[in-house]
Amino acid sequence: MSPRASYTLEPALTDPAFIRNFCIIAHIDHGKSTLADRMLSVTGVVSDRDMRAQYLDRMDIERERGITIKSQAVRMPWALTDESGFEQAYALNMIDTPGHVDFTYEVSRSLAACEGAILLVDAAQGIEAQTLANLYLAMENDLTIIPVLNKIDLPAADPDKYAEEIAGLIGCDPLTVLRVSGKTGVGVPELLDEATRLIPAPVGDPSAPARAMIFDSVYDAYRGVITYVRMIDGSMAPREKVMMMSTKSAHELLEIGVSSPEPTATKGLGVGEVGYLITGVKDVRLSKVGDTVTNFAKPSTQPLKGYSEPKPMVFSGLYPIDGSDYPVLREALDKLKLSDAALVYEPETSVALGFGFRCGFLGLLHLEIVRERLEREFNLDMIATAPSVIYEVMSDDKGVTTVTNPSEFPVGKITSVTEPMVKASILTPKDFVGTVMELCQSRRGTMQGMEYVGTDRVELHYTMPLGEIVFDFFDHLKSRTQGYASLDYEPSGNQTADLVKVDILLQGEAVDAFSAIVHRDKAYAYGVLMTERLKNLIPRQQFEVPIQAAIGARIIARESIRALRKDVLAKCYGGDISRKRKLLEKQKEGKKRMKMVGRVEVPQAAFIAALSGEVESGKEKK
Ligand SMILES: Nc1nc2c(ncn2[C@@H]2O[C@H](COP(=O)(O)OP(=O)(O)OP(=O)(O)O)[C@@H](O)[C@H]2O)c(=O)[nH]1
Repeated sequence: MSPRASYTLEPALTDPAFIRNFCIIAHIDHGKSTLADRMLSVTGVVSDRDMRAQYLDRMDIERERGITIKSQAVRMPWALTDESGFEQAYALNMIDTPGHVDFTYEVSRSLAACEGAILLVDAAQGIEAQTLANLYLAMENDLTIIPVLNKIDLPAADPDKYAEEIAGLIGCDPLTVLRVSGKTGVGVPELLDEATRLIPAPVGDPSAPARAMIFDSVYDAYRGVITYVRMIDGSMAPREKVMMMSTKSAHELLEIGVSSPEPTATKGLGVGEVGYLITGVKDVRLSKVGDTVTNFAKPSTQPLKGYSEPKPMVFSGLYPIDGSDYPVLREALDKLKLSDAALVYEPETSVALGFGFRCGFLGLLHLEIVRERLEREFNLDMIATAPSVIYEVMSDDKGVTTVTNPSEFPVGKITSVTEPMVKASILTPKDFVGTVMELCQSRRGTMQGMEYVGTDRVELHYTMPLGEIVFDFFDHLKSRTQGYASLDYEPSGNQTADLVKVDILLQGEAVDAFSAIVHRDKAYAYGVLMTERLKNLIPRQQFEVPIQAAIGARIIARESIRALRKDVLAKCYGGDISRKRKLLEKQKEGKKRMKMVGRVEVPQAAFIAALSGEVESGKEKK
C-alpha cells in the first residue's frame, strides 16, 4: 500500500498541538503487531521493500513465537485534511505493547506515556480477559479509548455482534466502533484519521525545567543503554547534562532522537514528544524505568509519579548441565539483566545439581523466554527446577522465613505457611462455565462472582493461590474450553494454607531438586506421580533402589527399581582387547552424563524429564 502522507515531517520539536501519543491494547494474538506493521507502511516510515512481518518485534524469540515482549515506540507522520481542504501535518507516536499477562507491567508503563489507546478486538473472537484488563488500565490512566475491531477479512468475523459487545462494555454507539484488517490494510487510514481527531494533544509547560519520564530502558551492545522517554515539560538537547531524579546521577546526553522506526538523532525533544536518550551509561539499572530525567543545571524539584517496580512472582533454579559452564551462566545472566530489569537471580547450590542460580521471574512465560535466550544466545544447556512461588513460613524457632526454594523450607515445628494469592478473571463461553468452575475449585479457587459479557459469554471472578495457576492451569483451561476461555490475573496479597514440603528420596537420600511445597491434600498425588516418573526414568542399577516420597519422616509413596548388573562386555567374547577397551571407554563417557545421588547414578536426562513432566504415564494424562 502506498503511503498517504505526502510531506516530510520535521524530525522533532513539533508543536505539541500536532502531536498524538497512543498505544494499542489488545488481548494476545488479536493482531497488535500486524496492525502496527500496517501503520508503518501506511504512514510511509517503512517502505514496502524494507517491510518485514512484526517489524517492531526485534528479538528473534519475539518473531518466532509471534509475541511481543518489549514495548516499542515509533514516530510516524500523518496528514489530516479539514473541511476547508487544508492539510495539517501531525506526528503520531505509537507505542506497541505486549499482550501476555506476564508482561502487564510493560503495558502499564506504556499507557502512562500516552493520551489515547486503540482498543483492538479480534472480530472473530470478541472481548477476551486481557482486553478487559488492559481496558481497565487505560481507563485508570484517563486515556481516550478508540474501539476497533480487527481481522474483518476473516470469514468467521462477526463485526456486528462484537461491535455491540464492545459498545456495551465501554458505553458507546456500536456504529462508532471502527472496523479494520491489519492484514489487508482495510480501514487503517481511517483509523489513523480518527485517532488524530479524537486523541487529545499532550499538554505540558515548554518553559518549565525539563521533565521526562522513562518508560523503557534497553541495553544495546554497541551504544550502551538506550533510554526511551516521554517529555512532559520543557525540552532537552544534545550535549546537555541531565540528571536522573531518583539516583541524582548526572550524565551528558551524547545523543537524543526519535525512532521512526530506525533511531534518528534530532536537535532535541520538546513537550509531549516521545524519543530516546543515549548517555553512555552501561547498566540499565542506572536508567530506571519510571524515573524522571531532568536538566542538571536547571533541575525540576518535582519528580513525576513513577511506576511500581515489577516484582518476581515465580522462582526456579537454573543449573548448567555441564558444571564447567557455571561462569558462562553467571556472565550470561549479568548480560540479560542489563536489558531485563525484571529478572533477579542469586547463586545457589543443589546437592543433586551442583552450582547454579535461583532466578525470579514475572511468570512462566518470562521463565521460558529467559531460559530460551540463555540457551540460544549463550549456547548453554540447562536444567530448570520446578517453578515455585514465594512462601512465608512461620516456625517456632526461626520466626518468619521467606521461601522461594522448597529445599529452604524450615524443619521443626511450623506454625503457619502463607502463599501468594491472585484475583483471577476468566472469560468463557457460557456453555463451559461448569467445567471452568470445576477446574477452579480443584485448584483451590474461591468464587467471587460472575457476570455476563454480551449475551453468550461469562466473566468469572476467583481468588486462587498463584502456585496453582503458574504451572499448567492455563493449558487445562484451554483444553476444557476448546481453546475459548481466556485468563487474566493480578496479585491479591497472601493467605495461610495447609502447605507441606514433600521430599523425594533415592535410597533414603533426599534429592533436593525434586522437593516441592504442595497443599496437604495434594501431597500424596505428587508423591505417587514423582516416584512413578522416576521409576521409569532411572536405569536399573547393580542394587535395588527404593524411591520414596516423604513429608518430614513420614513416607507417603514408594516405588523401587530392581537390581541389575549391566555387563557391557558380555557380547564381546574372543580376544579383541581394543574392542573391549572401546566399549569400556564408551561406558565411562556415558557415566559422565550421570549425576551421583548417594550411590545411585541418575542420568541428566532423567532430571530434565522428571522436572519438565515429559514422561508418558497414565496418571498424568488427565
Ligand atoms: N486474517 C487476519 N489475520 C490477522 C490480522 N491481523 C493479525 N492477524 C493474524 O493474527 C495472528 C496474531 O497477530 P499478531 O499481530 O502477532 O498479534 P499480537 O496481538 O501482536 O500478539 P502479541 O504481540 O503476542 O500480543 C497472526 O497470525 C496474524 O497473522 C488480520 O487483520 N486478518
